[in-house]
Amino acid sequence: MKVLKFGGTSVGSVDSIKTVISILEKNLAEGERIAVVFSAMGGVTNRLIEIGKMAAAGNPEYMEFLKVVEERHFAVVRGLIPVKNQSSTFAAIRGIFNELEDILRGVSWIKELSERTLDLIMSFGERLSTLVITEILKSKGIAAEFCDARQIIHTNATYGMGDVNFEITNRQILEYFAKTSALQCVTGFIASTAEGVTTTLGRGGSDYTASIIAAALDANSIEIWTDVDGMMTADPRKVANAFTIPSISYSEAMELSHFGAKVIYPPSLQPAFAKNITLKVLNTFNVDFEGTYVQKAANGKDYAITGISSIDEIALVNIQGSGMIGVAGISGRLFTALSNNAISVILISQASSEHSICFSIDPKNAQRASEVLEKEFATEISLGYIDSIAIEKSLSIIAIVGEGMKKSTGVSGKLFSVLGKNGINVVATAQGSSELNISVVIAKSDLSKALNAIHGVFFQSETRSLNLFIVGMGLIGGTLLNQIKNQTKYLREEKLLNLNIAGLTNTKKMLLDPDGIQPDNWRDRVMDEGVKTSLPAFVQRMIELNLPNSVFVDCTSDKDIVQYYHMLLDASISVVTPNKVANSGTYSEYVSLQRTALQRGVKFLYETNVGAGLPIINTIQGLMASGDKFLKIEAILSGTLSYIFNNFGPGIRFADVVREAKAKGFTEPDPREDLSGADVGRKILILAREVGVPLEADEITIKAILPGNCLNAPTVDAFFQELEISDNFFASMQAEAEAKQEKLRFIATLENGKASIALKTVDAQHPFYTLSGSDNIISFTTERYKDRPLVIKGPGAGAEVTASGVFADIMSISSYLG
Ligand SMILES: NC(=O)C1=CN([C@@H]2O[C@H](COP(=O)(O)OP(=O)(O)OC[C@H]3O[C@@H](n4cnc5c(N)ncnc54)[C@H](O)[C@@H]3O)[C@@H](O)[C@H]2O)C=CC1
Ligand SMILES: N[C@@H](CC=O)C(=O)O
Ligand code: NA
Repeated sequence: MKVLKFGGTSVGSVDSIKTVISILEKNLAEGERIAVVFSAMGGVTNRLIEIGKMAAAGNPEYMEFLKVVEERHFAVVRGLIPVKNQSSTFAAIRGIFNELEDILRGVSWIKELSERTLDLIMSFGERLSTLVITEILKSKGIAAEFCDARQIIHTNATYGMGDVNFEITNRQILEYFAKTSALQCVTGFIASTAEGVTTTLGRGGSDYTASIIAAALDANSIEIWTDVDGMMTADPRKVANAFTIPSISYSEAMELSHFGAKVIYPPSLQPAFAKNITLKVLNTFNVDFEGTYVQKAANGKDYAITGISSIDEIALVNIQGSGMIGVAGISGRLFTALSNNAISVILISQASSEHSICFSIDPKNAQRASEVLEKEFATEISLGYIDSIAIEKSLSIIAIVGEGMKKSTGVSGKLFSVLGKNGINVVATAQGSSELNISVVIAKSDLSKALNAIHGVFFQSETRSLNLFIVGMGLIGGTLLNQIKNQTKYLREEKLLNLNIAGLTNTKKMLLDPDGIQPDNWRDRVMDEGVKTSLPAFVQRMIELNLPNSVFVDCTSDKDIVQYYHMLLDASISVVTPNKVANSGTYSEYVSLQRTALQRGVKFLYETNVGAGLPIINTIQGLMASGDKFLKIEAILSGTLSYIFNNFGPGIRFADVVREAKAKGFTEPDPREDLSGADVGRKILILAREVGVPLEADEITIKAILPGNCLNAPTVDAFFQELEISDNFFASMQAEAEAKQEKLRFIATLENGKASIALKTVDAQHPFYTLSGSDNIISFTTERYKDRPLVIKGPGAGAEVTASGVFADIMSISSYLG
């Protein structure tokens, strides 16, 4: 025996009922005996309640609403029953509506709508839908019979949520089904008292009907046909990556539903669970999808948890005081007082210090809870044993649920770590000793971010997202976007990572889109849909969006942007940048950025500040962490100058080589930054700080190579003109070096706590002699690399190598976030 139940949307339209009929036909063809339970057509129950209230309020318009309900049923008959058989069904429907109209007329006369009458009015929904579908089945030659559940399911007289008398009900069901072999079409949700007064079964009512019948008849299985693909790992409206849970245990389903998962309401399935009847949740609108199996023990699991659920809005009550320590009976009195006032408690947490107890409740009960407790503990409060009762609102609960937690360690570690890395504060937490559920209370404003971050970390075979907010779409930003575009497929398939470009801006336009700006048409989208750039607004909006795993990527050389780094890191947003301005500002600013990132558990990464993509900063940080001491750094840190001195020579104009360097993407947006030594100055300053020397910019000695006329030119174009004028100056420098068979090298040195930069000539014996292109070379002499220094060499400027260094920093954040 199998019991099928179809929910409101499944019987809500001609098309969906057609599918229902074909599902039933398929089951009948398979030969197993079935019974079927129907809900009212979608929306009808609520409409009937409304109509009842209108009638009670003396509003005659209820009749028009009633006509609409009637017409919906007529339309199904017209759509699905052959014309020659329609009239008897129309007459039966009309008969039922006559009865309902009489009742409503009574309600409008006496202007009163009792719970009892409301149950009677609501019962018409299931009676009508079931009648209509029974007639459709009969018209197709199927031996179907209408079964009014009021004949078989008996409850007490608690209207709105009758308490089932299982002894009588089970007996009646057995007797009823023994008498007939026809397909029974049973009205869901409704029942009656022993005296025949109509009652209803409360929340999940039609599931309950199916469960009661299946349990009484010892059915093998129940199929709950609804309008979603089964139970999901999280609410798909909040977590886009949520997916259907193939198999879930009764207890897990129960826990998830307690925390708001609404697909099924497990308490109503208790009778079936008690008899170990397997339940399947299936989708009428996606018939071939396998849905979710709910059974005593879930089948093998791929993940440590089964699902995530949440309650959007709760209030947290905290009662604390020194007088609670070691005093027995406080919690007994507390929870008795709440229970006597019908205030249901969702989560409880007490620290072992016994100094405080906190629990969460529905916010609509908050005021009452406070009054009840102040009364209960009036004496203790007046004596100062208990402080007054504190209530915090605008909070949410998230519960991670799964039997798998019992066997695997580190589940709570993972949960709290992902919340921490996303800067989400945990206000309270509780874990049942059944190890089935860990619940955390967080700010409501963090709910969506937390759900997505937790889902990403626990269901890792699903693609995770990193949300990138990129400022600067110039040479480096543009190249980075291009690299992201080319790697999208690889990262999705091989790394299960989605780099979602959630924000993009240049000096003109900005665009934020949490759903992502596709890297193949980013420039057009920003220019077409973007609004005028305002960096404060960009940062503000980004913080407001509060997306999980957010990363701010500064691809500008802007000096003012740095002021936002603190704000961002403080909001637990990691920062990646090739922009050297922040790290080469004041030493205290440098330290304070490092500290904020550390405190917030987020990353501030800037490998490309020195030597572009060459692994310089990471190497230093590794050596420092492992306790090495730096004795000396000697380096060529300018790709631009390297390129110039490697390509400048007799017959070549200096200005042309600089132009070439710019065109090849080696120079700073303003090449004077390179030629003046300022760029190298910043780099050696950053290296000094990284190796623990607290230098300020003005402590670095830079021997300028640019004549003043070039340096002071008002624009970059004017600067190039001045360079042409000064051509001889550079040519003679070069000639002098050539004459000695030496090469010009702009070398930065850090030794004994002092940094200097100067243009030197080096002979063929010097390790820096053989450089080509835009090569940088960095030689570290440390206690461990004393006799032969550690040398890193390679192209230290250029769009591709810089963008890929920025990309690598982004990837390292993705691994850190897990
Ligand atoms: N070229 C190279 O080899 C390397 C460059 N870098 C650094 O990369 C950074 C970027 O350099 P490029 O891409 O060459 O510069 P660029 O001038 O080509 O691009 C800068 C971009 O930032 C935008 N921008 C500037 N200020 C902005 C603001 N306040 N708000 C919004 N957008 C703003 C501009 O509109 C432009 O799209 C610089 O800090 C540079 O020092 C670092 C290592 C190597
Ligand atoms: N302009 C710089 C680029 C890297 O920071 C250089 O030339 O090295
Ligand atoms: Na680097």
